[in-house]
Amino acid sequence: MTDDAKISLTGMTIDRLQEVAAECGMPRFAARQMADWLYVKRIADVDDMTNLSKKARETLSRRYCVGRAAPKASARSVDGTVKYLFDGKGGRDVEAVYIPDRDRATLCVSSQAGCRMGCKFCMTGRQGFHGNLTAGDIINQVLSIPESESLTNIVFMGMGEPMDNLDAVLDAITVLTSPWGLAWSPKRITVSTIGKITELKRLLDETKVHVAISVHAPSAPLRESLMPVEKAYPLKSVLELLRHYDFSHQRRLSVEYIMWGGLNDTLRHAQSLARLLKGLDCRVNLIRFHAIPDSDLHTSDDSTMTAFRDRLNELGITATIRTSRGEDIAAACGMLAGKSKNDS
Ligand SMILES: C[S@@+](CC[C@H](N)C(=O)[O-])C[C@H]1O[C@@H](n2cnc3c(N)ncnc32)[C@H](O)[C@@H]1O
Ligand code: SF4
Repeated sequence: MTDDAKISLTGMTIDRLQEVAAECGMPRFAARQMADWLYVKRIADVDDMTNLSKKARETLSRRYCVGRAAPKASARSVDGTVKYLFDGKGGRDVEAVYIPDRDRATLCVSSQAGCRMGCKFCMTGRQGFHGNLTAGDIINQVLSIPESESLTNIVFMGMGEPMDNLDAVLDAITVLTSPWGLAWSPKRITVSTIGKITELKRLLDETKVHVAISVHAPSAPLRESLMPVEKAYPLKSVLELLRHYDFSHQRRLSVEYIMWGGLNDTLRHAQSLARLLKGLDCRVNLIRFHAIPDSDLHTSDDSTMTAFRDRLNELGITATIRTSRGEDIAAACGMLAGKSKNDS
């Protein structure tokens, strides 16, 4: 069996590794040993798991492989941001973006090849849905970039809607935060979502990661014209759910708000947004729109964004303008398109 036909061990939780150990006739503690080789020592081949017997390694490698894959291409921005291209699903590649910033080094990971949410302003949405990444595909993005060991934060803000592939995202978070895995604090991880409600509730109940909600418009009709998902998952219901959780201590809630000239950037919009968020412990990130081809939308100018931010702050809502990174290599939020294997 070639490695391509084998099942990848990377991305497996300890429960799954225990099943594999049992299937291969290994003792239960071998699961911990495998996790250590995969996530701490970060080996590339089953044969490198030298504290497993030779026979166990042979049995294991009949059906399983480590499943790590280096990025197939990269592009570096003038601002130090690096975009990495990985094999995705359905013949589409996916991208992960490394963003160094003073004492932080953030990796923005993808959870799907493409996206089926169809937001009008997003390059990933425009390409449609091509497949879900596995937990292994997500963890591979973290482990296989050259800067892996220096990462301080992970944001699920790359391609795809994490709540539309929740099982894989939850497994990836388990691997990232468990003592047998990468042992990261959940405070170093942020998941961004448009807010599919049932899945969002599960994320909130089953993890302690930070959450970012893509709001982008203070009224339902305007949001629906930009994000078709508003019809199925109205922002009002999403915010209602969020009000049941505590974001005043360890866990943070951010509101993402892209600013478009003449569309959602007046002081009246700022007031409506403040009203909508009243009583919710959150901070608002104001994001410049990163232009995509053949779109009439354009970003707000700097003075409008500053005035909008100041009004929100006056109204008691903490707001900041997010610095755009990697725009020159199409690596900024919403610009990720991957590439079809047929593209040149
Ligand atoms: C690409 S999405 C991935 C995570 C999730 N699907 C979501 O929408 O929250 C990450 C963030 O980028 C934003 N975004 C999408 N297209 C953008 C664009 N053209 N310019 C700026 N931000 C954009 C999204 O609204 C979201 O807040
Ligand atoms: S903004 Fe997020 S949910 Fe909307 S199409 Fe892009 S990736 Fe999907």
